[in-house]
Amino acid sequence: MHSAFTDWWPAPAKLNLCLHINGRRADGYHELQTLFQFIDWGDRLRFRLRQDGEITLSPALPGVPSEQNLIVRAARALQQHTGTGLGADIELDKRLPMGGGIGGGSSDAATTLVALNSLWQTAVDEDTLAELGLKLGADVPVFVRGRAAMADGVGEQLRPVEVDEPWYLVVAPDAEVSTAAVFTHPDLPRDTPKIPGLERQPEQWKNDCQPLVCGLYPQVAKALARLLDYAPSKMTGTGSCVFAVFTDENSARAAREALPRDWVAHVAKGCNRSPLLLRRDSADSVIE
Ligand SMILES: C[C@](O)(CO)[C@H](O)COP(=O)(O)OP(=O)(O)OC[C@H]1O[C@@H](n2ccc(N)nc2=O)[C@H](O)[C@@H]1O
Ligand SMILES: Nc1ncnc2c1ncn2[C@@H]1O[C@H](COP(=O)(O)OP(=O)(O)OP(=O)(O)O)[C@@H](O)[C@H]1O
Repeated sequence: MHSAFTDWWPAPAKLNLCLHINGRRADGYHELQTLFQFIDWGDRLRFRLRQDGEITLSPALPGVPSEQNLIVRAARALQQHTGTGLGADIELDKRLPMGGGIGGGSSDAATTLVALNSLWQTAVDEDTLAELGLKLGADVPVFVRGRAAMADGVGEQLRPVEVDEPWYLVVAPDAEVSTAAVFTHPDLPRDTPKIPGLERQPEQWKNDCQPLVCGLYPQVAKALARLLDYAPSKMTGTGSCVFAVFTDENSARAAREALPRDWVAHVAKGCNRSPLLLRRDSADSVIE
């Protein structure tokens, strides 16, 4: 006899509202300043308790063996850390384009950590969940914590911030950009000075990877040029997704309508608190 699935847990995308590269360390990693904000567009996951310790995932993602899927790796990391004998069947409703710099895989991993910590009643605190997440990917901790944040250092120092929550039109060009290739490229500028209080100076926000990626991937340059016809626009992370910023939903939707029908484009609201955080806090308040 199986127990029932939980309700769906959200795994929202993120945008890097800016990505400043301040230098390169001896180990090759880059000093950066980047501002993360969530959007209310994402994947969804639900979970069913298993007593036998097995972890299953369905459906599988094309080209990603389950054992390499960040969802399964996150579940195993939590099992290992807590020593629990429990397992789970996990269902994934994948909506986010993969490899576009909006963090779908990292967000799925974070949602898995937070949801299973609740389902298994393992009571791991947020700092420890974020540490477990960091081993799975650089962007997992910000999703675990669920607050818009300015990242410093090589991205590991997070400071929660409150910034405007505008509407975005996010476009996913047909290009997969390798983060490692961008960061090792000789033409990447690496000399932007650190700006104290950068989160309060939106006029300074830029993405240092954008000119390089636009030069290497004409599809990204084309999508960005088109969005700039409608609103201030930028690339997120190391690409390939680009986003335009609107003060109201209607203008964002009108711009979407004006784009070619076959473009992958989505209107979403910026959120300083992620939908995962809201879901977690409502789960915590249920007395079982
Ligand atoms: C820069 C961001 O895109 C901002 O969202 C992310 O932090 C990158 O996240 P990610 O793809 O999960 O990054 P990782 O898997 O840790 O690193 C991928 C590659 O990016 C480069 N990398 C990443 C972060 C950093 N501060 N300096 C780097 O040079 C390294 O070459 C590394 O091999
Ligand atoms: N659950 C998952 N969802 C998406 N990709 C996954 C998942 N698990 C593993 N991966 C692998 O991770 C790669 C990057 O996926 P993801 O969608 O997170 O990229 P991204 O949006 O560019 O992330 P980032 O902004 O962190 O660079 C995929 O190409 C895939 O091989």
